[in-house]
Amino acid sequence: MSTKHTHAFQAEVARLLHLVTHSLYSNPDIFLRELISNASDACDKLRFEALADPTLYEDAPNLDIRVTFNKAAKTITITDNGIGMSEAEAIEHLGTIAKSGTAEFLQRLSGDQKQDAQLIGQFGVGFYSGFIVADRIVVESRRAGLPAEQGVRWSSDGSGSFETETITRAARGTSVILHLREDKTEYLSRWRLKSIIGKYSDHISLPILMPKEQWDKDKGEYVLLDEWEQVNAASALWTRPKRDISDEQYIAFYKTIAHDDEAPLAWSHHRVEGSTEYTQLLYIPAKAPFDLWNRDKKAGVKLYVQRVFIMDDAEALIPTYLRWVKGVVDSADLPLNVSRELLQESRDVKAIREGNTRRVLSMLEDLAARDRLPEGEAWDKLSDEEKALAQRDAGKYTRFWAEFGLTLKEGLGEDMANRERIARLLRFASTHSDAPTVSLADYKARMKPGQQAIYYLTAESLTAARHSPQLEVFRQKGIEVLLLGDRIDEWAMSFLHEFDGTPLRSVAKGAVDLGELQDESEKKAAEEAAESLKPVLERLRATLKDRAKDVRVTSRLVDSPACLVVEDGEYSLQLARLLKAAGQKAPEVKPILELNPKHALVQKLAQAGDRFDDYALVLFDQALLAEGGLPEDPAGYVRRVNALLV
Ligand SMILES: Nc1ncnc2c1ncn2[C@@H]1O[C@H](COP(=O)(O)OP(=O)(O)OP(=O)(O)O)[C@@H](O)[C@H]1O
Repeated sequence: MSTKHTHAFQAEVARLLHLVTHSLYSNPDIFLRELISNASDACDKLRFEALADPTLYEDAPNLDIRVTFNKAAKTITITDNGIGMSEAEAIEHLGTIAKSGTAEFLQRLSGDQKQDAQLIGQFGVGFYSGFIVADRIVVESRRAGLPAEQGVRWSSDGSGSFETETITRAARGTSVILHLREDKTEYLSRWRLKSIIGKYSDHISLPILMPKEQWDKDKGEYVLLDEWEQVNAASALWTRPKRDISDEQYIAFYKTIAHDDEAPLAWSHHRVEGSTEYTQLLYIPAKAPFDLWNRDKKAGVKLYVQRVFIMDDAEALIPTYLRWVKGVVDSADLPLNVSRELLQESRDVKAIREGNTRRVLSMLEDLAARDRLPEGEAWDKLSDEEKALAQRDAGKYTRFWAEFGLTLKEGLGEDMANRERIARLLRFASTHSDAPTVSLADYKARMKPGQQAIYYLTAESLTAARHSPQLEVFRQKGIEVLLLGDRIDEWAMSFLHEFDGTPLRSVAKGAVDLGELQDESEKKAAEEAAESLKPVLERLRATLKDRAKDVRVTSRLVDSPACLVVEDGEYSLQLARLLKAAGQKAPEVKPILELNPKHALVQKLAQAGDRFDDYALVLFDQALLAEGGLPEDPAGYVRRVNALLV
């Protein structure tokens, strides 16, 4: 007799199970999708390992998944003849969660059932979803290649612990036996299970079998026969011709591979021909995953070679900035029996990665083009079919941008080859638009006559950007300025020097040169002001020599007395602060103090007498505050302001 061992679940698993069993799930049907998907993965793994060692097939080379149930015992069993698990593997895989970001995910749960149900739907609890319908799960398994005596039985009621014991199991692979909760016995129905499989797992490339059923006159009920019937289409969805696949099927496939309850925004299914040939089915999700910011996670694009799953290595198949893309690529040309490491390096895989990138960008371009519904004549000219398409896709790009826009900005720095295309896809808030809907092309189209640059401003937040004194003269002249308030913006924009032949210029860097937008009299007035303020500037430079690199007059200010800028090509003060806060070595940036010669406070400086230094320091600290920084000596600042107020 073998002995039973009791093991505690990893704390995260215990917490997840608590959530699962307390019916956070809005859609209990998905347990079957998850367990069938695991069974299918297990068969994929066997196929892959068998490439190197065909004896692993033992005497059962035909892989399938069987789903059956027992009304009397109130059980549902999902069996596969895939790779199976050893006892040690069962303990590890069914007792812990390997997913990165689990802890972070758990932290984000709010305790509000509705919200959490949505989140957890995104997280995809895989195997543990069995506990949505079962109050006890027994798993019996034997790893391919191990002797029959080294099987394992794993069981748990989903509370804090699980048990394992060694068993003898002739068949390779895994059976998951669900002991249904009293209120979930509705699933003990062939019709019910079959329809769930049809809905969620039809595209699984392996046959899914269920026992046939027959009416038993004596018993007065249907009984299961010993004969098996295939209940899914069992051809990998992506290998079927497009015209044979309905939208519902595409969406169901997405939901399975993405563990997402929401339909995707768009997908693209193509046979790519050329030097390497492959089939590509890629999806753009509607919602960002909870771990979008984990740049190291596995990507959602899987590589198959002739329908054998090979890898889902993140960066090999899709660049990091597009890490939210889901889908499959199936190549006909790649060698099956080389290592994953070699494959990642192969020219063909690189070509696939580039092809994926181009495809995703063109999907986004399509969505962007259809984001706004055509109006008036343009609308009337459309055929009914085009109208339907326009209505279907209107607003999708705006949704996309809200969810994933920031990651596209990463692409500016990451993907030189596609920088121009990425730039076209960017959307901004601006002084002309509160919503982030302005594209660089929109901006260019409404530039003022004589305007030679696209102006933008990065700041700590959108609000800070919107209220920045640096915008004053632009506002006054009605020149649009793009407003950027995300952490990544300054870094990202440093890669974008021009768009469509027009240079981009930060309004917080360098001297303002409004070029032809400023008339001669303004320029002359500025020069005269600079001349008359010369002695004041000299004194200011001396007083502020430790803080400001230079002091000069500017024409960028209208209402404010002063502002801080840095030189072209330098880190902004904001970026320097960010780096410092992140514990990174931040270069010492000394800003330039710019003065508004027309401002009363600046004019007063000349007669400040003994209080000149106080005025100077207050002016500097205020400019720093307005730009989002903090005075070096806050108490000193307050003292000086108070002294000036009385
Ligand atoms: N039928 C099975 N055969 C072999 N191994 C299995 C089977 N089901 C689960 N496992 C093992 O248990 C692990 C955990 O499964 P689980 O469904 O919780 O997560 P996952 O499959 O890794 O992630 P996800 O389901 O979110 O894709 C799997 O990675 C696999 O190693």
